[in-house]
Amino acid sequence: MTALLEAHDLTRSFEVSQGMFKARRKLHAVNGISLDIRKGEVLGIVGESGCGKSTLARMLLGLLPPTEGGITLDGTDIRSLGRKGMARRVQPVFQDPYSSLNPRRTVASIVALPLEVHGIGTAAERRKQALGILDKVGLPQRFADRYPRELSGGQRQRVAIARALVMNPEVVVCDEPTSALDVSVQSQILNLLMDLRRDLGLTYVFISHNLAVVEHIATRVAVMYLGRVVELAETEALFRTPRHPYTKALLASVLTPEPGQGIPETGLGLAFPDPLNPPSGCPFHPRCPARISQCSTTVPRLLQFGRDAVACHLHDAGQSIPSPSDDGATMRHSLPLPQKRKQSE
Ligand SMILES: Nc1ncnc2c1ncn2[C@@H]1O[C@H](COP(=O)(O)OP(=O)(O)OP(=O)(O)O)[C@@H](O)[C@H]1O
Repeated sequence: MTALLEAHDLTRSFEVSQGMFKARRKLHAVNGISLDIRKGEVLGIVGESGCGKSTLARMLLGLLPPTEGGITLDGTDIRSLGRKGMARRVQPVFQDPYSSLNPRRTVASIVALPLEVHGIGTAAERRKQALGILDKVGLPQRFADRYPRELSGGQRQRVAIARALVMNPEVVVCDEPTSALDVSVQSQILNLLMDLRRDLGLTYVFISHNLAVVEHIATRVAVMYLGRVVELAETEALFRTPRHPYTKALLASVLTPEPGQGIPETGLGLAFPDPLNPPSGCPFHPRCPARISQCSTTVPRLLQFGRDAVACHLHDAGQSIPSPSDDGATMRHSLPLPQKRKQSE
């Protein structure tokens, strides 16, 4: 099967100023990522805050040009599709439904707006289409003429999902789509996303801090560390037999008690490296419990195992990677997962 969305050696750097009298420095937010996402897949992207997940998402959406490398959609370079062409086929759902919905527009007109922008149909046809998709996301007709302020957080996220789907996109890039919602509502939105994927044949890129959510929804997972993918595997295999020491640390991590956040406390300390002064060699080596001498000098290659991949010298050298210690309780599944299927919130 060929890839629907493919990133080739994708890099994005930013010029960052460190103070009035200091020279601007280059920060590599995403550093040489190659990925392929097949039709119908849900590619989960996980990693600590600042590892480059959102920057990657914005590039996959065509909203941020890469500094190096490129992206193809069905084999076509997305630069040749332009913003509008991309928007028809790849749509975002962001974290915060509060700030992303225009407070002065009604629900139906928010959802119909992409059609209006693309000059599709008459006003009546656009409204009809908007009502149809609103119904699909669990917002019946009585919601159509309400304003965002009259809706709950979950209902607003349903509107944002309807707006993303009204153009019949092939790929939806979800960047922390449930993180701003109450825990009970998160499950409903995840169930909705999974139902829509099945019914509409969608492909998702699903970014989340929350490992339990990613384990539940993703078919494959990419683990990012300081702008790079350090491991890529089928979800079940990744959670059962993680290969990279960083993945192991993430999976053994304890989620923060903050409801809905699910941000992992990795047990590796807070020393996520400064992206302006990345460590030499493997970027993870200063925190790695299994490091060997070459880790501090050489960046590990991303070794492919079929469609899986891992970037670690221990694998390079054919050695097995020791498991992280089991000190402390593991609470990976401490958040309620989508099981109950309620429509209301
Ligand atoms: N416009 C920008 N200018 C300068 N630096 C940026 C910019 N956007 C992102 N960065 C930096 O790039 C790195 C990756 O940021 P990004 O937001 O992609 O990470 P993330 O994994 O999505 O984090 P979070 O989970 O906190 O949203 C960070 O060090 C961030 O400060």
